[in-house]
Amino acid sequence: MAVIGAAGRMGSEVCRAVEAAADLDLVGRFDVGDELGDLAGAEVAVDFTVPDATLGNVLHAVERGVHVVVGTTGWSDERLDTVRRALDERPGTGVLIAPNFAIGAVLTMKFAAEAARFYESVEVIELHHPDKVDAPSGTAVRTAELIADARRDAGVPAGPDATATSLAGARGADVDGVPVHAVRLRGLVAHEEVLLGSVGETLTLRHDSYDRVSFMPGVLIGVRAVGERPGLTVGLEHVLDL
Ligand SMILES: NC(=O)C1=CN([C@@H]2O[C@H](COP(=O)(O)OP(=O)(O)OC[C@H]3O[C@@H](n4cnc5c(N)ncnc54)[C@H](O)[C@@H]3O)[C@@H](O)[C@H]2O)C=CC1
Ligand SMILES: O=C(O)C1=N[C@H](C(=O)O)C[C@H](O)C1
Repeated sequence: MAVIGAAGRMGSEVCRAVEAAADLDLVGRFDVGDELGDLAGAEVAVDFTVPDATLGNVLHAVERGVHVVVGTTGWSDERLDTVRRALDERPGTGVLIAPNFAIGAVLTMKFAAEAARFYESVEVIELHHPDKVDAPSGTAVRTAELIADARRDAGVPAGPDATATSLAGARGADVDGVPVHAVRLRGLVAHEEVLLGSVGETLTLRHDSYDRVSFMPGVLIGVRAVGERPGLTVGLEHVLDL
């Protein structure tokens, strides 16, 4: 196993988790400025870096037949297609990209998509530490996309909203028709709320990661599974058979 972004908040936690796992060997730690080379001979690389670097790192690994587990956010359809094309040239290689490896966050996305068609209104609030460089979070974007897909499939119209005047940003970002609000606050780690409402009732789904160890069981599940899943998998839910 090799970790790219090994000096970062997530990368260092992944190094600790791999070192504590009896069935995994940490053979390489890479961070900004390091030559990836043959990734120290690793069979699997884990990438927790930055949106601008992750595609290049994934392509570097795939071209060498190294499986990759990616937690870095900022993936567009176009970038995912670039990975698919690279994998076509390396049919035995697997890449798993997941916006969130915390089991509860994966379940929250699933539950939100289940509930979305039953409510008139739905909005997403994500809350993170203030050192996070992207907003809204990859998890919130994915949650909103899954909600929007479910509502489209069920023919649910856009949520009611009489706002006629507002300050820029007051109603959040529009992700596929779902308002997404981002909070940055010292003391937080990674949190998400999905608010669903109809006349006379609301349903709130909330997930809290209080510590980055919360992502490690999911990362290790991904590391152990990725070699058996050639091609591109987007979302840990597929590995968990959800
Ligand atoms: N999927 C998930 O479960 C989670 C995803 N994330 C995402 O993971 C990413 C990293 O988050 P953090 O660890 O908090 O950030 P961080 O800023 O603490 O760590 C990023 C690390 O990547 C390094 N880096 C930057 N460019 C690089 C390059 N070209 N090659 C190698 N290393 C490079 C930096 O020097 C730094 O050490 C973010 O996109 C974040 O949103 C964070 C937590 C959970
Ligand atoms: O940067 C973070 O911290 C996190 N990033 C991911 C995201 O953008 O969804 C996952 C989690 O929310 C923590």
